[in-house]
Amino acid sequence: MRISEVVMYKIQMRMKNPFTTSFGTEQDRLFLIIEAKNDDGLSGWGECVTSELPLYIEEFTQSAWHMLADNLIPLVVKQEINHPDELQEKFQPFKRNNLAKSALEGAIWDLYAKTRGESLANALGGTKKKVDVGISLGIEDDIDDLLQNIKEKTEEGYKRIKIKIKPGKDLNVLHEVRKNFPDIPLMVDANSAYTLDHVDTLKKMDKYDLMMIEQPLTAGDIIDHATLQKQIETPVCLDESIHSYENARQAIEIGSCKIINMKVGRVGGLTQAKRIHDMCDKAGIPLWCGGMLESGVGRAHNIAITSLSNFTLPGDTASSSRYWEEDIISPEVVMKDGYVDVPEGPGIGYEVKPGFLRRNTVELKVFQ
Ligand SMILES: O=C(O)CCC(=O)c1ccccc1C(=O)O
Ligand SMILES: [Mg+2]
Repeated sequence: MRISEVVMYKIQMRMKNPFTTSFGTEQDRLFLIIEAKNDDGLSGWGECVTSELPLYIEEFTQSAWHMLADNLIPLVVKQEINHPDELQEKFQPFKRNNLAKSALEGAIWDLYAKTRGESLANALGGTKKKVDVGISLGIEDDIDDLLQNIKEKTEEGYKRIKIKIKPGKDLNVLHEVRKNFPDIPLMVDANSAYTLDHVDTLKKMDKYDLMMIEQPLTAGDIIDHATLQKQIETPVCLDESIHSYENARQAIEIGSCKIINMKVGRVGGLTQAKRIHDMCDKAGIPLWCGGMLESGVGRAHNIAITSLSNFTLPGDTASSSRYWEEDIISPEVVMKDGYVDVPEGPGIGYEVKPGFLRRNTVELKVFQ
């Protein structure tokens, strides 16, 4: 297929509620949507899951805008691309910038699947017809608000609850949560808020029967996580330490984690996500798909990759309505009885709504 044109949209969308982690609070999302068109007038869509500030990862929306506009998009416009895997080689000279790479790669994967008339999930080798869904709940000032959130989301059918923790909002919170919900599948995410000096606190979490503790220590670290995993029973899951196949391989080799949170953006796209998936499958490391407060476009990509067999734990692909009054896609993503159906239509299987896209675009650039 020949890429005739790429359009980059800078989108502003306000979430229904603020979302607080150990690194900050976010309610207004400012992110990029990429549209890649072919000569037949088909469009593929990708989402760049950056935030306005580099608090979770070093990339941010404006850095990704530059990276895409100046370096990545020019490599594909007017080019013949037979398979999205070819982008690995084109992008390889540029270090990291994985969220930016993933956005453009995702648009081309969607376009590729559409040219073949098959679903993105199918094109990726996915086999599941529906995927297990959990929910990630932010830190609340008032514990009663968190308990109320857990009650609602459990009743809605989410298959596991993830709560955000940080020093001072951890054992006390877990105590209350387990007192009220002794049996729910529960996990915590620290977003790198701890060090090995906190090992006593982290050890005390063993008694709360957690599915895992996600990224307790420094972003990028695998050494200290290996030290920690030897001292605690709760499985460690890595998020901010896994940016590549090599990161994942090395983390597994030295015992830094027992589970990996796969984020398509963080590892540089669907091709890399699939490679890491296959390696983890062989190594006996289960995966789940993490969220980045995506709009429907990114969420659709997450659902597609989660259809691969080694995504055995519930992911963060919650309903559109958990985040947005109105989503950018039609139909919206709907979790029912703990599952989201994997769409069977061509590509991502959801339509981007032109009017909504236009109304929420604050800046746009066309590449021909
Ligand atoms: O999209 C979601 O619901 C997951 C939210 C979440 O946990 C998260 C959101 C933004 C940045 C990092 C993380 C994380 O998984 O650490
Ligand atoms: Mg995380």
